[in-house]
Amino acid sequence: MKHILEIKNFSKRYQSSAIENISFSLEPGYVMGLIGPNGAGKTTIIKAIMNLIKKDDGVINVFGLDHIVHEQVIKDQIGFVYDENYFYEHLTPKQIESIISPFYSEWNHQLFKSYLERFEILQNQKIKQMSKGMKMKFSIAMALSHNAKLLILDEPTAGLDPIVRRTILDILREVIAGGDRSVLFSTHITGDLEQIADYITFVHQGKLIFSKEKEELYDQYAIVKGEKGILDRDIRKLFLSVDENPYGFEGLTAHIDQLRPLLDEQVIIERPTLEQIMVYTVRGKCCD
Ligand SMILES: Nc1ncnc2c1ncn2[C@@H]1O[C@H](COP(=O)(O)OP(=O)(O)OP(=O)(O)O)[C@@H](O)[C@H]1O
Repeated sequence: MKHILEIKNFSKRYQSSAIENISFSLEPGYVMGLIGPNGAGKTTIIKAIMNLIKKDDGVINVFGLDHIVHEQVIKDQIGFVYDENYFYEHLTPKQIESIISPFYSEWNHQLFKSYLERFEILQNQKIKQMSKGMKMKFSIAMALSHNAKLLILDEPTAGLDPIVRRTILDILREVIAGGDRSVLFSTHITGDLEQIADYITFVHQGKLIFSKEKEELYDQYAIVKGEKGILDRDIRKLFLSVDENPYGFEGLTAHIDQLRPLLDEQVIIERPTLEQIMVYTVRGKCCD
């Protein structure tokens, strides 16, 4: 199996918006970050993979199998973490384990217990008595305890403190270290992805902007800072968007090789962060 996940020309149309023609794939042993501003379509893509909503077009294969025809086999090997707690609030981890574990062919009680211990979650504490971070860690423990080959996490670190976030990222690193498992990780917190993602898929207004290796993005894009005087019309065209202030400008370009010879030596060229790539690209699209 080459791809753990393969999405080809996926489309979902709602009454007043649409997610159109999304294609990307994920190989074993990697973390894919799914980024985009609010309403971009990230959750819709994840729900479609999980067959929680009906797609209008396209092909979605998980472990090389159609996600609807082979839904049961596939879900047995997916660990799914949704951005909101979807377990019964009045139950305890122990009770939830006894209800959910029979649905998985490879449920590992010892592993589940060891995650709870590592996350400092009590087996007999009701979910409703847990903090947001504890609920998220509990969801992750559930997702990791049945030998899932694909972990799908929708905003797993949103609203969590840096210590909990770091624990979650460390665990995800352990998950992929074996080389046969992969993670699809949707988030606004692009700093987390700087740390662990190998690939980035960027959606905006229901469209795919790119799906690329993270390192390739750092080669392709650059942040340029300098004095406003050098920004003539031709130079502006080579930026995705530019931020100007009384002292100068900062812009994102995907054409640094063309720009370099045109620019004064006064400019500073820096490697962009994922957040800068996202923000400047979205701004550029809004103001075309
Ligand atoms: N059930 C629905 N009915 C109608 N429109 C919907 C429905 N679910 C999502 N949408 C629309 O689809 C678009 C994409 O929404 P989606 O929740 O997938 O975005 P998102 O990238 O996950 O956003 P966020 O980061 O805010 O969670 C939005 O315009 C949203 O309003």
